[in-house]
Amino acid sequence: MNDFSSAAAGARFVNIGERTNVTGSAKFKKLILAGDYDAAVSVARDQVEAGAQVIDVNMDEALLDGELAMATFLKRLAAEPDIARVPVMIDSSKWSVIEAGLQCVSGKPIVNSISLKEGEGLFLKTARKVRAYGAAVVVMAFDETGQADTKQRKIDICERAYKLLIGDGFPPEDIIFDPNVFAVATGIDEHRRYALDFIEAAREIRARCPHVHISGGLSNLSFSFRGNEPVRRAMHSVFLFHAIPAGMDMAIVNAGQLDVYDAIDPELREACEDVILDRRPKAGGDATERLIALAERFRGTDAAEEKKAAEWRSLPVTERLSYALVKGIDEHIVADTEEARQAFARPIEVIEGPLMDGMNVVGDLFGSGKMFLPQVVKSARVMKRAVAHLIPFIEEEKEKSGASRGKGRIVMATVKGDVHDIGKNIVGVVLQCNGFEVIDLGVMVPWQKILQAANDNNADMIGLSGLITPSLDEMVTVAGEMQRADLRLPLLIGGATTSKVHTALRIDPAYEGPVIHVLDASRAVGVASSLVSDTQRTPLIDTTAEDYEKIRRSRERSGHSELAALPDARANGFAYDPSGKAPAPQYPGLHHFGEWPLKDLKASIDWTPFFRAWELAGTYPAILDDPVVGESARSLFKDAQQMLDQIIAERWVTPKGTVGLWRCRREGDNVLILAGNDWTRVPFLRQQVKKREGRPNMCLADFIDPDGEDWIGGFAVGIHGLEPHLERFKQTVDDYDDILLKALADRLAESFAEVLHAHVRNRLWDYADEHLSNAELIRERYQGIRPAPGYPACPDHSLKPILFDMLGGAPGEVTLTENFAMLPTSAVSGFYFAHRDASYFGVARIGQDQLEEYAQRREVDVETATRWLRPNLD
Ligand SMILES: C[S@@+](CC[C@H](N)C(=O)[O-])C[C@H]1O[C@@H](n2cnc3c(N)ncnc32)[C@H](O)[C@@H]1O
Repeated sequence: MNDFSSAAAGARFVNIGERTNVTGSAKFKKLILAGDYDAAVSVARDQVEAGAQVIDVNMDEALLDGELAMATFLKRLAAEPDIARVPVMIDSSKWSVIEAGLQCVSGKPIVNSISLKEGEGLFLKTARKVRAYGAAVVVMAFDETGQADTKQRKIDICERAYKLLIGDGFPPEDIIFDPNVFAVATGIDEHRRYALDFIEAAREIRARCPHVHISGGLSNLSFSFRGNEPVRRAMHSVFLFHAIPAGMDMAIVNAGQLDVYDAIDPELREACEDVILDRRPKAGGDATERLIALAERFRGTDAAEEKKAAEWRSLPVTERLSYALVKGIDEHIVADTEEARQAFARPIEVIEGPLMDGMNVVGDLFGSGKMFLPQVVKSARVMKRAVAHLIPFIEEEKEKSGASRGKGRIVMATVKGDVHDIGKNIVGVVLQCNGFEVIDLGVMVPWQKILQAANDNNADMIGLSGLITPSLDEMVTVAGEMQRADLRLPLLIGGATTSKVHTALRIDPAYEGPVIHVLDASRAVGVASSLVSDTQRTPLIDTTAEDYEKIRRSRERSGHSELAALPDARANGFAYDPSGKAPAPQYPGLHHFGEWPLKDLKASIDWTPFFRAWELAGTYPAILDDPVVGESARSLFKDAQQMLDQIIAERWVTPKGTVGLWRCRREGDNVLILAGNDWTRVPFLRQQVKKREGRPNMCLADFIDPDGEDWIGGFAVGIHGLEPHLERFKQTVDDYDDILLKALADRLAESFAEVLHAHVRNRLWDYADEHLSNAELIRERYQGIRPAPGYPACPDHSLKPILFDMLGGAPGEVTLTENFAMLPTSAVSGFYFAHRDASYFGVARIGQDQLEEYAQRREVDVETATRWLRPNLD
């Protein structure tokens, strides 16, 4: 997803790697001047692995041919899939260098920067060029009279630039203002308010200029403390701690160089805060002197690891309960709860007193970004166990606490045809921790059951979740049915393929009640709490409705990129190169694997997506040392290793898979496949968005020989046997282990797909002679691809039944739901293409001509094809 919009939409805060900048990094400059692009690329990789979500590239050096260096470096980055997935910020003071860069990147880049320095005419002219490339832009707070150094100038210049850009049709969400971070603690009195001015201006700019982003380079801030890394890190963290809530949502910063706010030595933290917030002006403005004096003590000494003695067992019982909840320790929880029950007059008081107090601490820490999901789920497990112990006593008193509706009652479901529930379960747990009553209807829930449950339980809101694209349509159906039933309760939308834009364009118009897209679990609590609050409900509903209306209007206004007519797109197809063709397979036909050895799958697990499932941002293994989420990631990883070892040793699950290798022929954009005795037609889709000169309109069929016989493959794998274990976790009220097992099963399925693909390349088809390291295997550094139905190169999920039939029906014992989700949930399927040039791409938007032709090729009516291809249609 080398796309700025997705990076910005997916995160509350985006950090921009700064080391690939010749003006800021002596090391990088030396490498580029020496032409050592291999080493320069690894600087970029280190940034990505350290958690950078965008990388800033700058080649402004007098001794360099800037255009050539920018183009060469960006092309090298584009060839590295692990780096190319993050967007690039093309940074130069020269437009020619920026343009050279824009011509080498795919996805949506960011131009850094433009400003009003040379007047409005040039400003708008450059902005139009940026827009023509579909890029986002950094606008520096700089005008004809110079750089903005006061709060008011920052605000005025940004607002002026905003009005000019918006008036000219520039999308506001593609504008990133940089209101200039200047050095503080310089000893010069006029500099004292610099950081505070930035923070206050950010807040005002966000209010006056809807939808923009705010960024800034942090290294300037701490310039006075060059050479004193601990103090610089602390200053940056403290600054972000205050600037992010004010609206700063991006920063150029060395991601590996931030400290956790709470872990900074309190004295140092306070001194940094005094400087940044200019908090001691009355005392003669002595904040700087105090920080300088203190700084010497920290020079060279990294903030000491906080080691709190584990003497909590000797605390009074109420504090022990609270401690156990916050730390997620469930070892003594039943004994402690029992001790508390005996100490209190009534059992319900234990819940309402110490247990709720502890959960409130958890909720606050999570809400303020100081605690992360895995810990919250662990805390919830402790809470649930304590409550489970108390319930019989409460019932004895005939005061069913289960009937309490808490803060509010929410009915949640994964929609019909979809089986994925990790995200939904996490949201459910987090809401429960925050005092909501959650009625979870599980997966594959038809709209009738959802409406019924909402009605029966007098729910305050409904939450829908889904992972695959057909679920988006299902959500529109639920919204439509809620409308028909005249309901008005809020509808919350979440899950991996859902988006604010889809919610605004398709779901919101189907239902007159409030519809709110909830980006991730960390936002769910805020949204749900506002919806049950007397004062916050209406503002939230109104601003969301306005926001969605704006999205709809801007969609109407903004023209889509132009589409080529289908014959023209075909004429511009990817040129097949016969020299890259793979030989015929050694072992054609079907191959079934009834129980692939589990221990083979452990080493090739790709752990990064595992952390993502728990909403921990970063790349494995760097994430384990991440200054913000590292501690949480390490603890989660330890638990995961333990469970994985047990899964393998006790054979909890069984990986089953099927591979097919078949003769095929190309027929336009179809591939005719001889599976068994019958020829099956598999139609693929072709890109139709008009391309720049020299770029083809791709279709998977382009990787098949147009002039003779060729070969293609298919596969499906599934991880079976989770049910008894999930049932066990249900009995022991263990959401944490439930989610952990499901997330691990997903990892095993992906790893199995990888290992099986290697077996195909090196044994069954035998076109490769590979010696790849595990890391290279995970990065898919081999010849051939395995595109999966529902993914960008073949977005139609309904190809799965065709693929599964060719594989003999229920390959790897995997079956399909009516909306083509695979069962068991941890399953992977796809086609194998072996040509040397085969690569992944996205079909993106297609035209009516291709839709109608595709319907004919699939022998279905256009309405059905429209339903299948909805995400690719206007
Ligand atoms: C989703 S990741 C899964 C592998 C990752 N290592 C993991 O463990 O989660 C990569 C897979 O997604 C599929 N994929 C990625 N991009 C695709 C595209 N543009 N079109 C079709 N399939 C794609 C391919 O099956 C590819 O092997």
